[in-house]
Amino acid sequence: MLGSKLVHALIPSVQLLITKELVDSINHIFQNNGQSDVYIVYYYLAAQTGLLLLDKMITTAELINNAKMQQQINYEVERRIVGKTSVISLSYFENSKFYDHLMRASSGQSQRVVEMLNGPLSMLQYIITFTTVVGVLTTFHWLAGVTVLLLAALPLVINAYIGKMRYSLLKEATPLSRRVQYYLNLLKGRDTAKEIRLFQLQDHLIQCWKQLFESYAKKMLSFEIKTNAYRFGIDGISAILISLNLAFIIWMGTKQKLSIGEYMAISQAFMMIQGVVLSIALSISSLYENSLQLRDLIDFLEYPLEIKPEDEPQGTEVAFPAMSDKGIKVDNLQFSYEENGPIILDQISFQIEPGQKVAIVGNNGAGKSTLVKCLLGLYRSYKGSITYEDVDLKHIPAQELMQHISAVFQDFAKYELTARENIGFGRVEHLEMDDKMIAASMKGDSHSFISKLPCAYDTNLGRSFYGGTELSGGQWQKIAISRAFFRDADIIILDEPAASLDPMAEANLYKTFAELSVGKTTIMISHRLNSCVNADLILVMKSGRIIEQGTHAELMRLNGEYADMFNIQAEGFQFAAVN
Ligand SMILES: Nc1ncnc2c1ncn2[C@@H]1O[C@H](COP(=O)(O)OP(=O)(O)OP(=O)(O)O)[C@@H](O)[C@H]1O
Repeated sequence: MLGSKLVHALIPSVQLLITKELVDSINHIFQNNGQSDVYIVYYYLAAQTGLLLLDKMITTAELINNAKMQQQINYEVERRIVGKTSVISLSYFENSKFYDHLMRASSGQSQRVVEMLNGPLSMLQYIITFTTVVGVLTTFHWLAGVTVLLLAALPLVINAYIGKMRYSLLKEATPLSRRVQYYLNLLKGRDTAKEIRLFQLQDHLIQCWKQLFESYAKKMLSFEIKTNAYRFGIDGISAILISLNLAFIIWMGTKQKLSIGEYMAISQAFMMIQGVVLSIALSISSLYENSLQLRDLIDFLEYPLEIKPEDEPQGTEVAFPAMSDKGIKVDNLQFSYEENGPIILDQISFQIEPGQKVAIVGNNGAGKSTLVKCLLGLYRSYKGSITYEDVDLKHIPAQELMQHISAVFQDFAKYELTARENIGFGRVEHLEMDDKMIAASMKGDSHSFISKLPCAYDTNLGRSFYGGTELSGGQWQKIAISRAFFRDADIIILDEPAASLDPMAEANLYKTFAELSVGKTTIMISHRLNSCVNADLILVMKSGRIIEQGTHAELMRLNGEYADMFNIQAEGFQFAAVN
């Protein structure tokens, strides 16, 4: 690499010397009416062609090498970014600045790394070319050398300044460009296509996108105008300097102080040097700009995995304990999604004994899902304590905890991959175990429809890719429940598992769930209170607090909020049955 750069660097100055000799020898032949040795002209011509070919060969090899390097770096950069985003605390995803940073860290970084790696070598190449060309020029006339130095200085300074400006602009414009992209995704997305048509949102969204796009484009355009005006200024000054110099050199020629070959070589050198200076200037500005932007990538990769509040106890990591005696204990839990943000959970205390079936009920926004996410250790910046068999959750590493807990979230993931992968992701190391897979799908009530799909468990689900089969909302939910069963964990959490299920499937789910979860601790969030009557413990939540807890019978006797909610739902059924 270094060798090829050095050879590449020397080619222009050798070309100049050859040009001079070639032109002078042609001139000599003309002046002697063809009486001189012609072969020398062919010799120089061949040398010049050879140099040109060598130049192209090196350029081609460098381009291929760069493409290869870029692929490898692209892979490495993306691997590191997704390696980070997939393990980093969920709390980061609540923060829009995190997304801005993620976008800056991801976009075009592999290209930058390649440029940063190539940059110093390319710079060395340009500097050698520049120095040798100036050296050759000075041997023709000192003034030519001085002009070239002047030609170089200005663009270098201006381009470094432009690099800095571009970085500041990109940083400032990232939130805006993300918003522009967001509207585009809404307008192009499959998930939003139905509603956009239903509510006739096209014009409104296009208008919003247009406004943001225009304001973004305006910012970018004003930057381009400014930078191109600077560049135009530099080019103008360079052109004037070159013309003055050429005029001077012509004048020297008339005084017989320069040969025609030297004149040609100097003219060629000016053109050449403009290119070299521009390359040096661009290298400096891109090295500077890239170093600033790569800082974003480095900072991103250095994010700590958890956002730890100062009062969080530091301690050694502990393995997940066997759930035999104390179970799960929550003591005076308080939680906000954002620092100094609204308190979402407050004064939450309860205990779940091993093997108990727990139901969490309450109105929308009461904090049920948030409580479950805290129990899962997905958010750890809470106050108070959560312990598993007296072991503080904050001391149990996330991966260790997840090995023992299975969950179906309200907004469960729909992987547009095969049915096997959708279920097998519950415990990916058992992905190929057909017996386990079928057993889990039977428990989740998905086996009957999966076995009728075109390629059964190997059918691609969803419509994003060719050959995929779309499922109904309830079928997707059954797949998610099967995934949870496939995990075969000690603790199972279901967040509104029956939301998309038909009444038969719902009744079936509760029955199967009760049978299959014997000996396991289960926590189920539900708005359908008839599904909670057999729970060992019902937690009733309101505005982030637990306002009642006990069994169905105890809560009915209490005649409080739970009893009211239950009676209203029961009345609804009776009313419907009578009418
Ligand atoms: N990621 C989040 N960032 C900030 N606030 C959130 C986030 N998720 C939920 N909240 C807020 O926390 C509160 C409780 O939400 P949560 O989803 O826990 O309620 P829920 O009882 O499960 O409601 P539902 O019955 O509607 O599912 C709500 O006010 C909601 O706005």
